[in-house]
Amino acid sequence: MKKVGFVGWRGMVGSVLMDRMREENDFANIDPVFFTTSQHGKPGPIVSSDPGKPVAALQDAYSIEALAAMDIIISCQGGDYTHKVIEPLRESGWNGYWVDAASSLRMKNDSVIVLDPVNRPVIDQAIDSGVKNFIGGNCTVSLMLMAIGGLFREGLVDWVSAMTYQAASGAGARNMRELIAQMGAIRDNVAEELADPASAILGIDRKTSDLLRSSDLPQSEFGVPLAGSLIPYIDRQLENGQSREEWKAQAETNKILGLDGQALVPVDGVCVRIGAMRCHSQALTIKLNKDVPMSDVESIVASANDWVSLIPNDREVTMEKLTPAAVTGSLDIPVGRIRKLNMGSEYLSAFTVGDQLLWGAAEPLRRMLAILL
Ligand SMILES: NC(=O)C1=CN([C@@H]2O[C@H](COP(=O)(O)OP(=O)(O)OC[C@H]3O[C@@H](n4cnc5c(N)ncnc54)[C@H](OP(=O)(O)O)[C@@H]3O)[C@@H](O)[C@H]2O)C=CC1
Ligand SMILES: N[C@@H](CC(=O)OP(=O)(O)O)C(=O)O
Repeated sequence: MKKVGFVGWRGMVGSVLMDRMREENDFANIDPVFFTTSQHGKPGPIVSSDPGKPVAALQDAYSIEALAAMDIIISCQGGDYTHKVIEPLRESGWNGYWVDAASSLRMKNDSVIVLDPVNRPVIDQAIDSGVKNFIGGNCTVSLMLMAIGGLFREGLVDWVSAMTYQAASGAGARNMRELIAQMGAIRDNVAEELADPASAILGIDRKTSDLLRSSDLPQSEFGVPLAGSLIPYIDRQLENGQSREEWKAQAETNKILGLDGQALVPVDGVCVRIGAMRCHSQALTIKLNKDVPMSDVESIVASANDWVSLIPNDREVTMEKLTPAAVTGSLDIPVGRIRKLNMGSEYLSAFTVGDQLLWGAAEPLRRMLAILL
């Protein structure tokens, strides 16, 4: 059995990966070794109900020697960790597979971004040609491609504009807690008025606005209110006016699709953080290169993979099925609000929602491991 090292397994993305691997009984096919940057020597996690599968104590995630004993390493520990260990590990002569959730190696020439329902041929070709670094994509990009990958596969896309509504989880576990703390503080601030149906709504609004603008609202993680507001900037500022999250859309989409070196498909938009917990949503404007009948568009989108589903452009069904509340915790990728826009018969709208910790982070890594075994 292959020795598979896990780093970052107890973090948020790592925990989702562990849950999925337990659910699919993936640990039965590997010899897992668990690493940590802070808890070495402590007992490893329970990986299955099978008592015959003991897990050794946690190993030091900075020990190049211990890492080099692995056939495959999966890291959900973050970019700083990757930067620290990957070079010394490769320089030590280690020739194993490195599978990573962090963005650090994504755009390197010797790495492939993995999203196998969309780019399995790119992955297979990379394995055949000796590539050893397989990196999960940015959550927004992966979710967009899971949703409309069929249109790309058919070569129908001239360009895409993605306007995003990204959940707090993308910023980390502490940010998710802060979002709930902000919601609670906002509610508590007007509890008395809410209990009195006769109280004036403008009074409630004023007290709420005052709190949002005051330092009493917990905001050490986001720096500003998210609950009752939104943040139209994600990740670092770049000199060209894009945020780094916006920059990733085109760079990663084209790399995932293996279009580097060919005419790039432009992908751009505005990335916005909203008060959802762990589902990213995106409003897409898609410019097709020809007028495709709606029935064909719908069947191309719906048949692209086993997880995408078409939501009819109907108010009731949309409200029920095309929301973060409906999708959270599942692998479903619903796509709805599909219609031709007033701009012309080649312009499509679509709205999609996906769990950014599952298809956006952990699931592509879990599936990459299965491909490598
Ligand atoms: N959040 C996201 O949406 C996405 C994140 N990623 C990538 O994954 C990386 C990890 O992200 P994320 O999972 O959010 O990071 P977390 O902050 O949840 O976990 C990272 C590490 O922190 C350490 N840690 C310290 N205290 C605790 C604690 N109380 N509970 C759990 N872990 C603790 C653990 O390492 P140790 O055991 O060594 O102490 C853990 O592996 C990111 O840096 C990013 O590169 C990729 C896609 C999406
Ligand atoms: N930037 C994403 C989360 C993330 O970790 O992205 P990346 O894996 O590209 O660094 C968000 O904030 O929603």
